[in-house]
Amino acid sequence: MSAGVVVGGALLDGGRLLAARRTAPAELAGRWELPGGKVEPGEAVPNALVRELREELGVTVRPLLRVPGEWPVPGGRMLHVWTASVLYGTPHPLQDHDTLRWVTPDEAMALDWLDPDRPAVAWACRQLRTDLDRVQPTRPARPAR
Ligand SMILES: Nc1nc2c([nH]c(=O)n2[C@H]2C[C@H](O)[C@@H](COP(=O)(O)OP(=O)(O)OP(=O)(O)O)O2)c(=O)[nH]1
Repeated sequence: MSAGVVVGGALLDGGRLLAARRTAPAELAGRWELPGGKVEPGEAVPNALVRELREELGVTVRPLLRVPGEWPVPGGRMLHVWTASVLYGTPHPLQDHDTLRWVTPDEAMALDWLDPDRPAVAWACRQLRTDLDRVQPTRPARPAR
């Protein structure tokens, strides 16, 4: 079911997450969120994410994985979050945001996120840390004498 859903995109690239600072409404302005928006009736959630990020950031994204869980947002809708990667373009704050920032997991955890986003951001940061661990070069074994 996608009625009553707001989708947020956890865009991941090179060990970083894209954070977007909202400009409206006044009570949310200045706080950080995952870019996205309301899913239209009958629309699949990943398709809504692709549409919203094209409008808001000017990029084409590939949705990857749904972050487990859903969280209530103002207005009675539920926030769903998908990780995604940028297929085409460079994100710009075209609509709804005054700035974008690619952040490391540590930087992400220090931002003032909208409350419903916090569990999904923490999940995405754990994914990023795990991926980083996987690509860390292992120390070469000391050659035997
Ligand atoms: N886009 C987005 N909205 C979020 C997040 N977290 C959160 O609580 N919200 C809330 C803020 C709003 O109350 C609501 C989504 O509204 P929106 O203004 O982003 O939706 P939209 O782009 O479709 O906007 P509109 O058509 O109503 O102008 O969900 C998030 O990470 N991303």
